[in-house]
Amino acid sequence: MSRHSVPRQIGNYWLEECLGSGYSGSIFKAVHIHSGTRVALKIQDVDHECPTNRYERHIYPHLQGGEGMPTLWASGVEGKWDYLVIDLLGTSLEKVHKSSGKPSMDLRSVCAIAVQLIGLLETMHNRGVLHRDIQLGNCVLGLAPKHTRIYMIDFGFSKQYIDPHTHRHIPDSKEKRDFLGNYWFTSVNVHCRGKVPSRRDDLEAAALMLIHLLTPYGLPWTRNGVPKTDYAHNKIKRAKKSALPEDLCQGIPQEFEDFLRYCRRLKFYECPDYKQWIGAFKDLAQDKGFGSVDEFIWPPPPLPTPIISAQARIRKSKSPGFTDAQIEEALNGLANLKLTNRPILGEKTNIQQGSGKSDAQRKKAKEIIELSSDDEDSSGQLPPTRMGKAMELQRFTKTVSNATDNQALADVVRQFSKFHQTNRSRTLTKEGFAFLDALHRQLADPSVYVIPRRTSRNDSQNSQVVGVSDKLIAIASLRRQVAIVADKRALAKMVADFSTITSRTTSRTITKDGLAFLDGVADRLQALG
Ligand SMILES: Nc1ncnc2c1ncn2[C@@H]1O[C@H](COP(=O)(O)OP(=O)(O)OP(=O)(O)O)[C@@H](O)[C@H]1O
Repeated sequence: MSRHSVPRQIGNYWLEECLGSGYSGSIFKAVHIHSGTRVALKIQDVDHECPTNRYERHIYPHLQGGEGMPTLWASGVEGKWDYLVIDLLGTSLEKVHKSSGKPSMDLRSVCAIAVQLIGLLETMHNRGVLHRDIQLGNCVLGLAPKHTRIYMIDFGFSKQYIDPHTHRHIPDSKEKRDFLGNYWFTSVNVHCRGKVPSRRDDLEAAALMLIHLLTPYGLPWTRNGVPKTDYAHNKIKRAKKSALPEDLCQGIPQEFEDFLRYCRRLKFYECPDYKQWIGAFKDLAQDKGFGSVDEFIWPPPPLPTPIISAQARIRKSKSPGFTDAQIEEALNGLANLKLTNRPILGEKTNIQQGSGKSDAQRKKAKEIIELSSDDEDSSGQLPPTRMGKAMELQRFTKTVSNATDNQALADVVRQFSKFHQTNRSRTLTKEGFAFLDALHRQLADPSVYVIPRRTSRNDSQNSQVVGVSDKLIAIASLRRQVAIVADKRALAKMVADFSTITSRTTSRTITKDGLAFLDGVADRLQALG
């Protein structure tokens, strides 16, 4: 579509420069002739073989007001032009990535994209809409002051997956369909197996897009450009289908491989756990020292200096939000925990009392304790943002250790579960594992030595790492079984299993089933009286 074939005015808008063109139309910057408001105007020939504007105008109303969803200001047909008027936005992630000139994008930026993109899909899916064409060109930044916000555009392939009449999910089908989406990121099921797209496929496309950004020169099948022949297209499909998550994700953080696996194991009708993955990528960013990744900041800000002196750390921890009294209370809490005479799981004195552990096992237990560093920097100080969480969890641990009846234990387990439900991060931290250890000790025989289940991130990279899907299955099974356990010993074992499984996944997030399991423990304790 050449600029000259397009009229100067459409509806109440003057057209200015062209912002971008796709297969089916073009987008222009435009100005409202009366108000002077600047917008983006998407036009398409009414007779175009792929009349995406016609579909898009029915999708926009479902998305209005959602965070990261552009506003549709006007739409219509004028002469041979079908047009949509939407918010004027900034540059696309595709252009951002290309303009950096680097073979891959930095991890902080990709974590920020992950957090916002999964949130955008949650918003769309909650409103009954699938995007079905997730790609870098369809994610654009807002204009200042919204320039750190990612917006979703191009709903030409979108579809309502909840039938507006029956309010039911669209049906699956065995019949093979023509592929719809894009060559690079459309899921294996939709692209290579001709399956009906559902929520899982939008999420898998997002996962592939994130992995692409982190991979030097991108995913292997994107490197020869858009296929021009069927042969070249089939080659892409074969490469995509045969690529295992572990091969695609070599050299990048485990979370991305886990996320891709998770997407691929979702069932056609299944609702993804968006919050869990948003939490996992936020936690990854925290662990790497990037701080908050709620905003996409481009160009990437310089990374914080990793080593901060102990004194500077203390000054930092006195930042607004934590008074001297609160810090003192946290330190006292720690001291009190150590003062107790009762044998504590994993305490070194406990080992000698007859655990029968070998020197090597003792050394290992010591390493585990020393390597556990969810929240600490090299100076051993808690960052201020985690201080509140740590203090609260230490308070729960103290309550568990002092509890004298099942009712009191049930109450504190419920509080622990509620706390994680409402906390920004559902990651089980070192203090969280300490709580589970204390609970286990109360439920089982206190004289039995058990290695603490908290492990460091490095430790979790070993062969015992549990994949996210295996974790989900195991925790779901615990959740079901907890309702029928007969005694406290059996409950103790389940708490230990829960702790072990969680510690062996890289994200260590408490899932919805995990929270339900904890509530189940509380219910059983109450029932056991
Ligand atoms: N609201 C907007 N504000 C600013 N730029 C935009 C806006 N919408 C789209 N663009 C730019 O135009 C490009 C094409 O937009 P869009 O994907 O909606 O068009 P399309 O014709 O459906 O493209 P395709 O056929 O490639 O899917 C985008 O990548 C983006 O760079």
